[in-house]
Amino acid sequence: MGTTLAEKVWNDHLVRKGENGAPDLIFIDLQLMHEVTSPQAFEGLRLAGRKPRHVELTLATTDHNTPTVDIDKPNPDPTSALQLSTLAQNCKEFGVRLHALGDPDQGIVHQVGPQLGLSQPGMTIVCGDSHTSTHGAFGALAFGIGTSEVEHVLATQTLSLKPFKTMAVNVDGELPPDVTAKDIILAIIAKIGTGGGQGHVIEYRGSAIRKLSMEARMTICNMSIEAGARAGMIAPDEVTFEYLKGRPHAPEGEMWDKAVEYWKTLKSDDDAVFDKEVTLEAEDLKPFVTWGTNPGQGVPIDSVVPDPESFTDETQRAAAKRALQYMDLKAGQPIKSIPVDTVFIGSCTNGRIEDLRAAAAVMKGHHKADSIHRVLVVPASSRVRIQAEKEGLDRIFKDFGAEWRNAGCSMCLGMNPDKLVADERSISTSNRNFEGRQGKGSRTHLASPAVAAATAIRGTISEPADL
Ligand SMILES: CC(C)[C@H](C(=O)O)[C@@H](O)C(=O)O
Ligand code: SF4
Repeated sequence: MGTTLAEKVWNDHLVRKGENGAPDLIFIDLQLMHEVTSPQAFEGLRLAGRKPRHVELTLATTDHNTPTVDIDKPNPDPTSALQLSTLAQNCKEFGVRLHALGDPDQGIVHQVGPQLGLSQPGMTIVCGDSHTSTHGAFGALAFGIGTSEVEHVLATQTLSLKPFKTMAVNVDGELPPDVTAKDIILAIIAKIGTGGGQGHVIEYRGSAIRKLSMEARMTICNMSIEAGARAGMIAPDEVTFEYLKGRPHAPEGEMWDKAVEYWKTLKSDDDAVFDKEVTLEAEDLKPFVTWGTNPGQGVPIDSVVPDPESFTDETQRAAAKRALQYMDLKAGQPIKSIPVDTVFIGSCTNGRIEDLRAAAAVMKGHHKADSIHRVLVVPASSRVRIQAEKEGLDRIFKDFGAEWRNAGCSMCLGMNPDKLVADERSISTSNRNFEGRQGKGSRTHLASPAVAAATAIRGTISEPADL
């Protein structure tokens, strides 16, 4: 029996195989850090009098608590200011490379790794952040870890873990126009549920996946965690190599050729068996929007808010009832009749240059609807911001009536000043629509950048075809 991609990467990193059901010890090639989940890890190291084992395999950036306006002024929020200064002090003390606010390489950690060429095929990558699965788009085994594990990796560059189960999600065929990576992943989660991938590494396969750009692949792998999976992966191919070539940390010359030779071996064998397998036909997909309070509560944009009674599963029925109440929606209401207040385009799911281009292409020549309170466009990193400005996208956003911000997690979660007020409704290109995620009492509809932009024009949930 052959091995899957995830198993190959795991086996290549085995320091010690666990015997009699004991966990394996695996080597970690790259640890990424941000201000939220690192303080106790550094503190633990300090208390134990230890130093990072491989500081050169560690990189920190600031993203969650960073403001996206007035970044040259003192941070008005004392909690955020403390988080950011603590990271800076810790990085200085332990010699960790940090890209802090104001640095052109600052940005959301899951954008910074790939754009620097640090996230590479076949690597093991960790971060104290659930969306570390993003880096799996490169064929890396990348997953979120807890703070005590962050400390363990800092101290030893290894992790003690039981192997993950494997799951294949096949998406075959041609995507209809205006259907994007975000719609694919929302459709997958709606199909398998928020627990569908639990304990598994999902490998996304099939002709529709192979046709996606690296940025789109990152969007898909990013949300693996919303299906409960430990990680998401896509086998590296020419698209991956093309993205990496010439990036600051990509191998060069002979090393590049050697690396590509190895990377080409990173795919599941034809006779590999996955613990679970699911298939979707790309032709059947539509732009997807969530109506509820978890990322699995999504439907095609041209359908209606489902009736909780239509769920046969008791837990799902109860969850849907509660979600409709929280979201202030009625069963049977057309999705396209829902008016929104705020539009958020950004996050580690959809804040990359291709996402901003997609939003700008829809917005160009239009203005936001009067009923829309605000449209926030937040690049995932400072480099993305610089690139967007080079292409004149910032002008399009400003002419549209949107706010063009600095890089960070922003309105993806309420850890910085970019928040919704209670009962405010957003359409958001981020990845979580939990109760209160974008601020206390906030209501979130997840969608693609194109759908978010079309909604900003019409004021009600819309797709580009409606314009
Ligand atoms: C703050 C951090 C630990 C958290 C995560 O793990 O994902 C955040 O990034 C999120 O998206 O909710
Ligand atoms: S953008 Fe959102 S999902 Fe991504 S790391 Fe930041 S808070 Fe988490």
